[in-house]
Amino acid sequence: MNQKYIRNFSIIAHIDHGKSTLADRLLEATGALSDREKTDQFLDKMELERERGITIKAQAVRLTYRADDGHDYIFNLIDTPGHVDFSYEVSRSLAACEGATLVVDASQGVEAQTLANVYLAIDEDLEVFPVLNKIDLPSAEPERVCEEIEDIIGLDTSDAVLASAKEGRGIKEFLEAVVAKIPPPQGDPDAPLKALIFDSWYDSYQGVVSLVRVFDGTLKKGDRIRLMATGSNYEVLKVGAFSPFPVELPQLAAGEVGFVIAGIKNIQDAKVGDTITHDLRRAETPLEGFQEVKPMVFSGLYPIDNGEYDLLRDAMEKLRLNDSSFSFEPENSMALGFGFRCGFLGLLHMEIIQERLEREFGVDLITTAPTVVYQVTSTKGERFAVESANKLPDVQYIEKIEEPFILASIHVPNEFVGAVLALCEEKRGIQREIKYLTANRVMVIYELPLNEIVLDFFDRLKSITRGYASLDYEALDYRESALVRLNILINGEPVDALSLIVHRDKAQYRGRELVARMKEFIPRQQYEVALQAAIGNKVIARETVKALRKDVTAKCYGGDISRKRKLLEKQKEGKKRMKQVGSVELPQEAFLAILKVKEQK
Ligand SMILES: Nc1nc2c(ncn2[C@@H]2O[C@H](COP(=O)(O)OP(=O)(O)OP(=O)(O)O)[C@@H](O)[C@H]2O)c(=O)[nH]1
Repeated sequence: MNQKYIRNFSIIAHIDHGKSTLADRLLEATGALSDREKTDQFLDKMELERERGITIKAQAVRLTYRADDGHDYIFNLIDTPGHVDFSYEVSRSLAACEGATLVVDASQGVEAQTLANVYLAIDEDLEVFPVLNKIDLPSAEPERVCEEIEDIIGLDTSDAVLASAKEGRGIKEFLEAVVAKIPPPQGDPDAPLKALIFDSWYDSYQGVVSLVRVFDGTLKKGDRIRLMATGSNYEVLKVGAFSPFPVELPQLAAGEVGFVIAGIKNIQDAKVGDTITHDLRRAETPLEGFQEVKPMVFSGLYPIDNGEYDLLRDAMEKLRLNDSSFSFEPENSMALGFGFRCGFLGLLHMEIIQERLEREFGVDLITTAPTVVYQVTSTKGERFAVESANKLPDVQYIEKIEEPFILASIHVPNEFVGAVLALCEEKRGIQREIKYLTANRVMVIYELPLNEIVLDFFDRLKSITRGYASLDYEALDYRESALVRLNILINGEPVDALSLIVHRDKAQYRGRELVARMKEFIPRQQYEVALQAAIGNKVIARETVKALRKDVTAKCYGGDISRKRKLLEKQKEGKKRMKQVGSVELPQEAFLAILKVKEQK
């Protein structure tokens, strides 16, 4: 394949601006999909993805397009996930491309979430060109939106493509713009092999399937390959491309994008960002940008019904096959029984896994408040990691506790800078830099404790900037902090699954607010329930859930049988996310109440 006729690109768009519709049109226009297959949005497979509007797995589709110049071009359209938790995966997918198109809804304009990915693309030196979609809408304002794109991002919009994915307008112009604006790949097909893995998943028939972009060299069936980060060796069983259904190809040469199957059993061995080379003729250095992804956020997942423990474990094993950034190990809690301590990339990743466990595998769960990994040094001088508040030793055995810090880059329009600074300060941030990028665009850089980010930083940032801020972060280091364990007691008994690690200066306030919040979530019981927050043995806050005055349900029983059944069914529904802890039934909300605690003003 002559590289001159290859274009590797990705579509960057805010949720709902029409990326999937547009991608479908491209598939149609290039004859990749038959009428029967058109019915479903092909690029957006998982039901969950559609509902949440998030593309979780990057995918690559190969299209053939006969351009106006009479040549047949191969387009590799690479799909990227769109959330800060997955920014490493996004950066690797973008690294596989020479260009990207930024799709903006002409009736909405540039939106925050899009920006993080556009900046990633610009950082990867991609050629980015704008497409205004939904120009069929009466409320479309292409001129205003073009101005916005120029002001905020600094992209030239003089020949932006105007499209309506819905009506199929502008598709031809889009395809021609890809040919004209996105540079062809370069690379030497005879040099030692360097192929970038930008996505991997587990297929029960084929084992691990990896999507790769070949930068140098040529990859063929039967080749003995070496994964440079792990040092493992495999024989290539198949190479091919999705167009959009899988097609086997004789080879993938420099500049091409496709899949590799090499009998890899474990996706840990085909990490995103790793470089594939030949075992005998090795590349000297791997491609840049590989990172070991580590879970940043941990939380306990417990089945509501203890009988579902095995079901939950099996479900988690299945999910882990396909998601190397999700980890779990058994844990048990006095309050919740047997469950698992799970590690996630971030809060969104956590929510996605929870939802999949409940929806696809039918396990009802209780989730405990998310926490980060602390490094604790004991008075005996041992240093160890703690990712759960109830594993924190008692104060007298602790020499020091260190917590992870991140470097956060927040892009925000001018008018919100004050509010963002105030938020970062409140979250114990240390200001690094404020950069004025364009007339209306500012980048605020802060060092922040990750522990403050996992609680509610992102939601707060969105609400104070009306959704206009974008957040991107990377891990920095560990720093000593004055951290304490906040225990929650119910009727005098500490409930391990509710304890938290918080900063000493915030402990008082958080304790008070937390029990006040929990009180709202705990239904009244037959007797009084005391909720207390304590640091060590010192109680710092107390609330009481009053007893029910009389048994209001009693009179319903014994009556008409269908009414009784209905009532029982209702109860069952209501109970779904409740867990008996000692003598009290706690709803899921009580375990996550900390996420709802308002900040001290
Ligand atoms: N009027 C109009 N509606 C459009 C157009 N393109 C897409 N839509 C509609 O906009 C909505 C979102 O489109 P999608 O293609 O699902 O958007 P997306 O960006 O892929 O969204 P996610 O998959 O959720 O990230 C759908 O209801 C589409 O029918 C267009 O050109 N004009």
